Amino acid sequence: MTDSRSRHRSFVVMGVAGCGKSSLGAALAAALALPLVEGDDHHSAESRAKMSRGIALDDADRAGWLDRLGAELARHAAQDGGAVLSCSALKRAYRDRLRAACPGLRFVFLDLDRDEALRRVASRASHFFSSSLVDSQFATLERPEAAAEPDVLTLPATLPIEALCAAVVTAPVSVAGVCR
Ligand SMILES: Nc1ncnc2c1ncn2[C@@H]1O[C@H](COP(=O)(O)OP(=O)(O)OP(=O)(O)O)[C@@H](O)[C@H]1O
Ligand SMILES: O=C(O)[C@H](O)[C@@H](O)[C@H](O)[C@H](O)CO
Repeated sequence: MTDSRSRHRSFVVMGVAGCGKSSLGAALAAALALPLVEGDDHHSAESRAKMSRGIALDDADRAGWLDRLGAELARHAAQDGGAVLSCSALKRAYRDRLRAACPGLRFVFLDLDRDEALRRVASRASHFFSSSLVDSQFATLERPEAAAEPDVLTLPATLPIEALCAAVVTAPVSVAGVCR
């Protein structure tokens, strides 16, 4: 486990399905020359099958997945100086689980409204995630409030990827706030 935030740069790009966490995660990893961890790649086969059948994951489905992601973050923090993880991290408890595995973790919350999330998810015909699950993502989401959670940068998910990436790269290390 790494406990000195000054020795690693570890980010989670989070939010509901379709918010752009995979797109921004990839851009940020490239910009910072950090490894990219795609959260969806670490879901169990059962969880992926569930989601493609239109059944939302629950806390039990996500527990092992979050532990695997936390272990990946800790490993990259120690070996590579950090990483960028794209991960829904919808609940505060999920984010705290990742923070416990990798102290000093920074979160980027891509804030998107329901209609735009639905539009984006429905337009990806081949993706495993069923668009019928978009409402459950919003029902599960506990928005990270900057005053209550450390190291969260909230950005409007409708900005161009380049602008989002620049906002993260130039944000102060201890940033906790909302950019508009
Ligand atoms: N900032 C953006 N502006 C406009 N479109 C975007 C933006 N970010 C992502 N998109 C588009 O939205 C769709 C979803 O993007 P992406 O797969 O990165 O989101 P995601 O949050 O990882 O979704 P999921 O978790 O469901 O895989 C894609 O078609 C992508 O091109
Ligand atoms: O916690 C969850 O419900 C999942 O991680 C989802 O958010 C999806 O896997 C993702 O958004 C689709 O790509």
